[in-house]
Amino acid sequence: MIESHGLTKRFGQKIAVEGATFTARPGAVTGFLGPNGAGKSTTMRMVMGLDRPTAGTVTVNGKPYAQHRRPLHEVGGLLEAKAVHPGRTARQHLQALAASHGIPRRRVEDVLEQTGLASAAGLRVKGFSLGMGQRLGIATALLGDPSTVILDEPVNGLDPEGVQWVRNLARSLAQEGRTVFLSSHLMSEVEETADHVVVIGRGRILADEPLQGLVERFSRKIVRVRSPQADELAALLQRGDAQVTATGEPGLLEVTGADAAEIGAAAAATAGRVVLHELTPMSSTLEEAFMELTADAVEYRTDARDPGDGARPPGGPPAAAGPENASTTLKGANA
Ligand SMILES: Nc1ncnc2c1ncn2[C@@H]1O[C@H](COP(=O)(O)OP(=O)(O)OP(=O)(O)O)[C@@H](O)[C@H]1O
Repeated sequence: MIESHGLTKRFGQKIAVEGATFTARPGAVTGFLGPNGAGKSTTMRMVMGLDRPTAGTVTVNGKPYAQHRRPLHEVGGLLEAKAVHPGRTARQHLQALAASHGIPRRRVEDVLEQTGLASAAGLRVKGFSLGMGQRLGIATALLGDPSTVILDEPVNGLDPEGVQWVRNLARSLAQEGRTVFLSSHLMSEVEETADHVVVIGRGRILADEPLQGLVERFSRKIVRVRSPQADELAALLQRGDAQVTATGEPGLLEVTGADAAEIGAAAAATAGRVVLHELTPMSSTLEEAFMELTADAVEYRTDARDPGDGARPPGGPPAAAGPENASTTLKGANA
């Protein structure tokens, strides 16, 4: 379990993490999402006792990292590429670490097996591919059989098979009851793995909620409807499950909770009283919604943002989730 309260880190004038409060629970994969430079690595380094918070606290399994007597048993982390002696073999590297931390030697064989490195265990690390290096980093993180596992961008540089392997590993570690805290700058990477998502932008927590909640909120379908009888249509639709938002443009509505066919049928059922001039299904993917959620928090933007109108027709230009989306999710970001 990781519990962070008001966690803050300044590097001189630079605020890397500001007032971050979140929890990563046992038995679940918590995805830690944010654009580059958002503060993910700094947060993870503070969890692992590698950076000292400027303010606030973060505990692992109830205590700050430094207060654990056997920290490798409590928390294992894959952070930036570890300093590994290039002339050592993977097995030697793990054995040295095990010996210095009082970890039984058989754990070395266990984690080599678990990470698919058994057949490469006798090879020198300097000949390792990026993917094998990542696997060794993960083997190192798991060596102490920790109840909390922290993986910083674990799929970076992995091929599709490696990506799938990390996903399965993260899920199985969580199923064993461990806390898995996994960072990424891509929603698509955590979408299939995480149960819970913490979103960070410019050092501030923007969302902290179950993945399912985020999916339901952001994957919603919007239908744009234009009618000279917009008020009557809105009243009609709101009698059902639909939510109707006035766009500010006379006669133009945005509807969620009813698809185009249902809206068309509702209009037809008025026997000509409500006439439709436009009925356009719009879509916004979770990835797009995440981009929008963090857009103002991106440190170095490369493109000018399309002002957007809340969604886009399928296959249309880049989208923006509606501002109403952002306002329900942003927790004081950019305030
Ligand atoms: N040691 C440091 N000294 C000064 N600034 C730092 C230091 N470490 C991080 N930063 C700054 O703090 C901010 C957060 O960096 P951090 O590496 O935590 O972000 P991140 O979300 O992990 O991004 P990335 O995915 O690019 O690694 C960035 O602006 C970074 O430049």
